[in-house]
Order: sequence, then C-alpha cells, then structure tokens
Amino acid sequence: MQVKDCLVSAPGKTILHGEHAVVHGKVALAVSLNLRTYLKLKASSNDKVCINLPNIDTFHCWDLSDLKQFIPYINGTKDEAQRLDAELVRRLRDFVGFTNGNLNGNTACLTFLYIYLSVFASGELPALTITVWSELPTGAGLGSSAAYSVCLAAALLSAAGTIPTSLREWDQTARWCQEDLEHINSWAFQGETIIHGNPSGVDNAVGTWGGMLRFLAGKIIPLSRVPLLRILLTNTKVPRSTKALVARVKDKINKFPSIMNPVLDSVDAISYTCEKVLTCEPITGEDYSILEELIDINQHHLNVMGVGHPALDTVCRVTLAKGLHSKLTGAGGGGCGITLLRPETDSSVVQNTMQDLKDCGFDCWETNIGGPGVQQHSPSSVKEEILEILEQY
Ligand SMILES: Nc1ncnc2c1ncn2[C@@H]1O[C@H](COP(=O)(O)OP(=O)(O)O)[C@@H](O)[C@H]1O
Ligand SMILES: C[C@@](O)(CCOP(=O)(O)O)CC(=O)O
Ligand SMILES: [Mg+2]
Repeated sequence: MQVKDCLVSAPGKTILHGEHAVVHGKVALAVSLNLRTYLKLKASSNDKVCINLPNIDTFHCWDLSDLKQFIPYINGTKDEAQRLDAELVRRLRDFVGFTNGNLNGNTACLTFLYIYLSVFASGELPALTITVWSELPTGAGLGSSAAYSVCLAAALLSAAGTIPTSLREWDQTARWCQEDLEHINSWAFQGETIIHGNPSGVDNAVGTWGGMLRFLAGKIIPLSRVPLLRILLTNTKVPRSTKALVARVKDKINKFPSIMNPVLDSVDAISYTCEKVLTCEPITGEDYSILEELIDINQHHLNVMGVGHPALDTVCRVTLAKGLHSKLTGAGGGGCGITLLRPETDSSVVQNTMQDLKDCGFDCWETNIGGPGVQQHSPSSVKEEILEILEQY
C-alpha cells in the first residue's frame, strides 16, 4: 500500500489558569502560541516504517513484517478513537524496549506506533517515514507533547484516507472541517494519554483548534472576543515530566482531600474570574490589576499543589522587582513561566526584565499568542530553515 506524502503542523500552548485543576474537572483557560511542531510524512518503498525525531535525538526503523504481529491485538473498529487499548500499549512497550534510558524517545516512539497501527489496522500497513521538528522546547510546559500527538493524528489519518488531504496545488495551507478536527483531536488525546498518563485534553484541544479557549471536562468553548494579551515566556530549562507531576498532584489530593479540594475550587474560581475580566471590553488598568492579582494567587496555589520549583520562584521574584506578575504554566516543576505585560508596559522595562531573566540562565522571549490550530502545508508555506531540517531525512 502506497500512502500520499503530507506536511502538517500544530501549535504549542500556554495555560493562563487551570493547569492541574483541569485534570480534576475544573476550568482551564488556554491559548495557542506562534511556536509550532511540523511533521513530514513520506511514503517509502523499502518495507520499513521509520521515525526521525531530531529534537530528542531519536531515530528508529522497524520492519513491516515485525509490526504486523500486533494487528490481531488491535480491537474493534479503529475509525474512531476509543479508550486507550492498555493491552496494545503493554505489548508495544515491550517491543520498543524501555531499557535504554531514552524515556522521552521511547514514549514518543510508543505514541507513534500506537496511532499508526490503530489507524491502519483495518487495511494494509504502509511503509512510510515520519520526521518531526518543533520550534517548541520539549518537556517545558508549552504543550509539545500535544502538538506532537496532534501532528501524528492529522498526518496518519490523512495517510489512511480517514480524513481528506484537501490541499490544492495553489493553496499554501489548509484546515480541516469541524468533524475531521474532532477526529484528529480524539486520536491526539490517545497520544496524550500515552505520554501524560491522565491528561485533561486541554492541550490537544488547543493544538487542534488554536486560538484561546475555555476547557471544562472535555467541553471546548472558543473565546474569540478576548483582547490580545502581551505575554513574556521564560524557560527555566529545569527538566521535568508532565506525567510525574500530574501523578504527584493526584497523590496529594488523595492524601489530603479536604485540604486540596478547596485549592482546586479556588483555581476554578480564578479561571472564571479571569474569563469574566477578559471578556468585558474594554479592559481597564483596574482590570489589569485584577489579572495580576489572580496570577499571584494561582502561583501560590500551584506551589501548594507541589508543582513549584526554586527556578520558578526566581522568575516571579525577578519580574516582580520590575512590577510584573508571573506564574508557572503547564505542569510546572521547572519548565516555563508566563509574565503578564500591560499594553502600555514600556519596551525598556520589558528589555531590562528579559535581560535580568537571561542573567539567571533562563531563555526569555515576548510571545505572540493565538496561532492557528492544526494545518496542512504546501512545502513553500513552511519556513526555509524548518523545511531544510525536515528534508534532511
Ligand atoms: N518534537 C518532538 N519530537 C519527539 N517527541 C516529542 C516532541 N515534542 C514532544 N515530544 C514528546 O512529548 C514528551 C514531552 O511531553 P510533556 O512532558 O508533556 O512536556 P510538554 O510540556 O512539552 O508537553 C517528550 O518526552 C516526547 O515523548
Ligand atoms: C498539568 C496539565 O494541566 C497541563 C500539562 O501541560 P504540559 O504537558 O506541561 O505542556 C495536564 C493536563 O491538563 O493534561
Ligand atoms: Mg505535555
């Protein structure tokens, strides 16, 4: 079976409020970034399935004949993503071999193989090569796992013919219809389940639809009438794993339910209050003071949940010295923080703050938020340096 080549991308995200609480049924407000993950899928004629993941230094090829052994273990119709098939995951985990210390790479391979086998299970397995390159730091709270899963789902469903490859010759980019996006999102959620253990689904929803959205128990509400926020992103470069942090919070809730549940309720109220402020135009200086206070309160709550880190405390302290308010974003435990800038914040204040953060050894940049969700690309619509990386393999 020969598949059609394709090129897709999906954005990363930042969570304004509600990380962790969203896993336990509370509201989260999240917005897509202008940093994207790109995936190129190419048909091959060598009876091999290959994956190139240069961001995490992971490169693998499998023989089609070895992969065919899993087909009998794939249950039911795979047109629709159902609950994660734990037995298939277990078998694939043994096959990938989690003993060589490359946990990130192994998890990424497992996620790819699971979606690949599932979407092609009812037909013939095709030989193909997938290459992924991301502008996002991996494992830093900006939803790189979701952008990866969304790209995998979009490209593999396209290659399987489950969703159309509707890019016409003269198009630069194209998006899918709502129904196809829902399909992509549900497979991306399976990918996130392999990577995160127990994801809320907010990250893959942003990767799929883009823009700003409110997420509550699987329900996605786009927030289109919100002002463009100026946000500084700081990567402390402290490595951490979302899976471990989500599990840590769950343990704490189980251990101290009467102490932790009010904290989650308070985070929920913060998200509601933030949404109310953001959707009441125009936003005044007083509103910005409220937004700043909400950031401070939530950061304390996240510390109470046990997902803070001294490096994140440093981000908060350094920015507050310039009158700016910060919180961690994503799973915490290291990774990235966000700092809210007011529309009138002087560029010299921004530059000085960024320099202070860089002097601490952090990466720091002012970001553009609200990038489009998952897209198909013609090669000419992808930045040359990214295309060059993808074409190397
Ligand atoms: N560009 C990429 N290439 C390969 N795998 C990736 C890429 N981006 C993310 N991943 C997968 O996602 C994992 C990181 O996910 P996670 O801990 O949730 O952090 P993040 O906050 O970036 O989503 C990596 O270990 C890897 O398995
Ligand atoms: C902590 C959490 O709320 C967000 C995790 O985001 P990230 O993987 O750190 O980018 C988990 C989730 O919602 O699935
Ligand atoms: Mg993640």
